[in-house]
Amino acid sequence: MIVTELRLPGVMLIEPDVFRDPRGFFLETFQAQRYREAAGITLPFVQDNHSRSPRGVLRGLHAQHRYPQGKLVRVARGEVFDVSVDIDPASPYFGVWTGAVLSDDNQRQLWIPPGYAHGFLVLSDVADFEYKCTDYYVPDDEVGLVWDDSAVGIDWPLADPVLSDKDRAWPTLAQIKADR
Ligand SMILES: Cc1cn([C@H]2C[C@H](O)[C@@H](COP(=O)(O)OP(=O)(O)O[C@H]3O[C@@H](C)C(=O)[C@@H](O)[C@H]3O)O2)c(=O)[nH]c1=O
Repeated sequence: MIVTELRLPGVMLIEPDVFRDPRGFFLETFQAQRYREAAGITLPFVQDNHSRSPRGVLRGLHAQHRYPQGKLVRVARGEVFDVSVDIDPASPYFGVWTGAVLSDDNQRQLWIPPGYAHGFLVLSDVADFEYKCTDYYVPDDEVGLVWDDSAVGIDWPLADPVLSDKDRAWPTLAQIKADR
């Protein structure tokens, strides 16, 4: 397993060992001891999620404020561009983003520590997106950042993604800073 820290502290790109043979492939998508030692994931997971989306859907950018969730994310089918952003006005990394392409071909995962905003854009016909979370979903606690804030400048590979009404309405970085 290869683990690389991306430019946001604690955001880890994880490339698990994939065992391929004439039947297909096998990999361990989580193993507590190894992921603790290699990727620094010490918090227990309490919720697993699975979403399916067609090409061009962008989900995000989401976080929870009082109950931040660490997320171990992967793509079971298809391909996505996955992004994390620091939305803490008190952080020296406020407004910094990082991203990676995750797919069922490369079998990469991302560990996104609690606190960062997270989202992804579907690059394949369909994407099955699976992730483990270190805290429960608390809808009233949800906060977000609008996907196309020019002050953040995320290099999304698509200009006109399909968004939910909720995701169209998230604040910009400047609004987040003013509201805190
Ligand atoms: C996230 C979530 C949603 N839901 C419900 C609420 C709603 O009716 C429906 C769809 O919710 P959303 O539109 O928020 O789903 P979605 O946009 O897929 O939300 C997810 O986006 C990615 C980027 C993340 O990082 C996740 O943490 C989560 O916020 O599913 C749950 O029951 N539990 C959950 O944990």
